[in-house]
Amino acid sequence: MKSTYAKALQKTINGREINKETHSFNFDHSYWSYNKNDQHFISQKQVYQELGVEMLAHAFEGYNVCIFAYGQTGSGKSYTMMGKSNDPDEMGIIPRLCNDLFERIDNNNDKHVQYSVEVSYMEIYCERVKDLLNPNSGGNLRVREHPLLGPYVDDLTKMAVCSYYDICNLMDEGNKARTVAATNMNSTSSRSHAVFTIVLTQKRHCPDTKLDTEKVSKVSLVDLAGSERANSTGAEGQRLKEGANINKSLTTLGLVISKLAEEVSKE
Ligand SMILES: Nc1ncnc2c1ncn2[C@@H]1O[C@H](COP(=O)(O)OP(=O)(O)OP(=O)(O)O)[C@@H](O)[C@H]1O
Repeated sequence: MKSTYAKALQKTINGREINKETHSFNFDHSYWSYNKNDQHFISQKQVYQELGVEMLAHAFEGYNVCIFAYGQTGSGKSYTMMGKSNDPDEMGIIPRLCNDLFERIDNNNDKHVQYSVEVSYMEIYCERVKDLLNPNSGGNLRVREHPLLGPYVDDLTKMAVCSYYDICNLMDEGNKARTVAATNMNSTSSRSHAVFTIVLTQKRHCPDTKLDTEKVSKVSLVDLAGSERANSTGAEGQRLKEGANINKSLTTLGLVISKLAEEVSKE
């Protein structure tokens, strides 16, 4: 169920009124994590428990799942998705989900089921796809369409991983290759959309029929670049070009999502 939030923006900065308009927003839920001492404060762990745990459960059931962070620059998307790797309390959804994934695999007692995990990590920067696990491969991989499996990126590196530690190493390497720059709104602003994909394969052997079956699910974890106003970010030159590409692709994504939502509501 959706709730509507309306607020008259009558804030003042140095005594100057900045906006008197009333804005309305539709959303399913909102989290607040501004002041750790406030009773409404929601931690990284709680966000993961409410959004990530269910997604991981669906992935083990064999569904493809996707979580993406969409919003204004500086609003906390990268923090929510990745967080701070050096502080366990501040870890974001992606490392927590990877940790739980291997914990579940390690605790598997069913000797007829075998798991394998592969990951890929790419960024879309100024409409070009770059492989973050092989940044020297050039920054313009081709997106193709498979008749059964749908869109895929040609030649994107897929690495087999056996532990949470393996994934962390790959994530760290990929994050170092990601395009980040300082703007007036965020000192470490993501200038690209990053897509971290986990492919989970479950092979099951049925001792009665002697048949092997395979269940493959894809978990897509997406940290989008933030929408921005050139006036607020102070973007010029390359930063301005990046900002224009970011806004264009986010507008297109917004249109796709609203069309999909329209189709669902017609059913
Ligand atoms: N819940 C939070 N608690 C503490 N710090 C936060 C929180 N959310 C965001 N921050 C901090 O705010 C700053 C901006 O966050 P972040 O880089 O995640 O924004 P973003 O939405 O990804 O921005 P951009 O679209 O420009 O990449 C960072 O310094 C981050 O550490």
